[in-house]
Parts: sequence; structure tokens; C-alpha cells
Amino acid sequence: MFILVNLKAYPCDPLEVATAAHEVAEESGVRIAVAPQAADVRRVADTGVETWAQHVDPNGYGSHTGSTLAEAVAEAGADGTLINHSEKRLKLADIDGSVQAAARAGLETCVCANNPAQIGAVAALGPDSVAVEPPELIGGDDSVATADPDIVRDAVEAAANVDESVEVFCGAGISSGDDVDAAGDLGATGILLASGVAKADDPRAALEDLVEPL
Ligand SMILES: O=C(CO)COP(=O)(O)O
Repeated sequence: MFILVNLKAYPCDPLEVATAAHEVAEESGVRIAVAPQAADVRRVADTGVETWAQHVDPNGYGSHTGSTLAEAVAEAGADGTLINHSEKRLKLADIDGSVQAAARAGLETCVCANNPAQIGAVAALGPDSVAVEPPELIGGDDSVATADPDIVRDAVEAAANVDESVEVFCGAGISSGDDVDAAGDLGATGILLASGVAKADDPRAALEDLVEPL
């Protein structure tokens, strides 16, 4: 199981989370990555933790003021990138362009989507993984794996119908090892989470709890 911690724009210390994630990954053998703000990618990557960007734009080098260039985050140390998060929605053509831009830069890709129908659509664009995250459960206390297990099962089926090589992650409200276990039972091979770690008083303890059953 892959644990991908999205720090969003939360006012946490990205280096504290990154250091804890790196240590817990080393101790547990579980793959854990941290996705900080673009401006923090280099500092986070320097801790040794697997580092992801939260977004890349579809454009390559050129006259694109304000864009997040896939090559730039890769050069800063990112190993992968989220695309089309529920809080950073893109048009299908732009998701396609961002997946291609990330692939050109050597970044692993995870395209987020709200529901199984969208999961099928974005799986067709050839990302490495997709993540189903029902927006109404994001940031809440109810885990998607228990509050809406069918959405995870259906997302796994929707992706497999399009391309069996695309991994399916899930996220929203996940904060404990039991939640991670339940998501795995539904067929997810990764977890995308944010507040359970980024807003925790003790991020390291939160991460240890998440990997405990793995
Ligand atoms: O949006 C998410 C991860 O990208 C999920 O957020 P929460 O873990 O805070 O529900």
C-alpha cells in the first residue's frame, strides 16, 4: 500500500512532516510520499522522502507566466505529481496535457477524480494511477472506505475496465490504520490523505498509526 500525504496549503511545517514520513517509511518498509506546496518541493526532497508535486500545468518551456512546469518540479526533486485534484479542477484536455507533460519530465502521475465515471475517463489518459476522492468527504472525519465503500469498489472496476495497469488509490477522511486496511480490502492500492497528517498535533504518530496494519 502506498501512502501519499498531500499537504495542500495547510499551515504545517513541511519539513517536520517530510522528516517523519521518511523515518516512518524506513522503519515500516511502507512506501510513503509527501506532496508539499511547489515552493517547498526542493526542501522536502532534500530530507530524502519521496516527494510529489500537487499539480503541474500542461505547458512545456516557454511563455507561460505563472505556470507550474513539470520539468521544474522534477528538477527540484519531485518524483511524481497529482493532477486534477478536487481543489484544482482541470478540463479533460488539460488533464491529458498535464499527464503528458509529467511523463516527459519523468514524473509518476496520479490523476484525481470525484467518482467512478470520471475515474474511467481519466484512466484512459494513461496515468500511472488514479485516485477517487468524493468531495463531500474530503477534510471530514468519515473515511471514504467506510462511509462510501461502493465508490471505491466501483472506481477499481471502472479503471480496470479501461486499463488494468492503472493503479487505483482512494482518499477523503482517512486518518487511521483501520481506514487504510478497509481501503485495501476494497481493492485500493494506495491512499491519498491530507488533514489526518497535516493537521495532526503529532504527524509522526499519525503516520505510525496509518502504517500499523501494513
Ligand atoms: O483531498 C485529500 C487528499 O488529496 C483528502 O483530504 P483529507 O485526508 O483531509 O480528507
